[in-house]
Amino acid sequence: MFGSMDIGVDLGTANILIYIKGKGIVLREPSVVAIDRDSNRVLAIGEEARRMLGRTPGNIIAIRPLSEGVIADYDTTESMLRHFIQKVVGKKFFFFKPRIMVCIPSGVTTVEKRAVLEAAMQAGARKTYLIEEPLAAALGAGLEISEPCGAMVVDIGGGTTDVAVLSLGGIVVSESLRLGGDKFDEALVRHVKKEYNILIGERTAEEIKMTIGTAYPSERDESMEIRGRDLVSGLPKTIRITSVETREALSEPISLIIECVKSVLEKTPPELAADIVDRGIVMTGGGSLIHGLDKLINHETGIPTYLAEDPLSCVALGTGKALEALANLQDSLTTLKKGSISY
Ligand SMILES: Nc1ncnc2c1ncn2[C@@H]1O[C@H](COP(=O)(O)OP(=O)(O)OP(=O)(O)O)[C@@H](O)[C@H]1O
Repeated sequence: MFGSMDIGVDLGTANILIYIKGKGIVLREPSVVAIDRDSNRVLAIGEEARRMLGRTPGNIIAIRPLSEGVIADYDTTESMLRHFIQKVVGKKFFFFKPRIMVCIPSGVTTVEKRAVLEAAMQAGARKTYLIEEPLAAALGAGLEISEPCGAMVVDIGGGTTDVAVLSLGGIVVSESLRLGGDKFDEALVRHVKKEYNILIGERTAEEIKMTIGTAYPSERDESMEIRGRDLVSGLPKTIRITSVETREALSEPISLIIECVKSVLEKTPPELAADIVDRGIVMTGGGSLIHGLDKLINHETGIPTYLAEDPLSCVALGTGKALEALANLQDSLTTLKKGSISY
């Protein structure tokens, strides 16, 4: 139809990405909103609000409306979603209402799903669909999932981890943890506090993780200087932290992810398990970028493990691919209930 527009949204705990059919990923911003507590007014959304995290005066709060994969603050989630959709669609939006495919964190309840659907409709969607995170991640990673052949995806986001085996376009076995890259940061904050009596902020912890962090023994041997507040003197202090320390600090959340992968493999029907041994495990999501995790999963399971080409973009690209599949399957999809997608 003339002027019709298809939009895919990865509504993530850490980041929100928007994909427009024919243009690719057009928006990539942190899922953070800054609010004036006195007037309840939204002051900033996205990157600008992220810079305020941990640095706001008393009356301003910078929040992540989706935390640990659930919608912690519905109104703010809705404002954020509407703001970004309108930002990418611009004025055309008033004339051509888009179809929107939203990927939501897997821990979201039915009530929250409805809330997201309504938020997208409020934002001006003509029709809204929800897609499950492992399915979008697998599509975006380019995995062939429409064949009767098993594929395994491990998607580690900011707040959630999804491990799933897919075949014939659907999820055969899956498990989800309310744990992701953010828990790695928290583990690093705890480690520095316990070992050095120094308090560091979550942005410093994230920097440590990305710069020198590792999940695999003796794979990385680097160090970096970090600053925090000495809990004894109350004064700022600089210390040096090493990769070896990060591995120890991260061992708890990482081992929970490994257990989850093993548990899904145990529940996988044998024929599909054999396919996975041949095709390997594919990792998506920003959390999977932690150094050495692919090697560790390979070591623990004996199955070759790969990082997808652009792990941070897989889910958003997957929503786009799902929209393209919608176009091809228009007739059969008219029978689908609004707000659901199945293959
Ligand atoms: N190079 C890197 N090394 C380690 N971690 C990284 C790297 N880059 C990003 N991350 C982490 O990836 C996480 C964000 O990933 P992503 O954007 O895929 O999450 P999300 O989709 O918003 O979350 P969810 O899937 O839980 O809703 C953050 O915890 C971030 O710190």
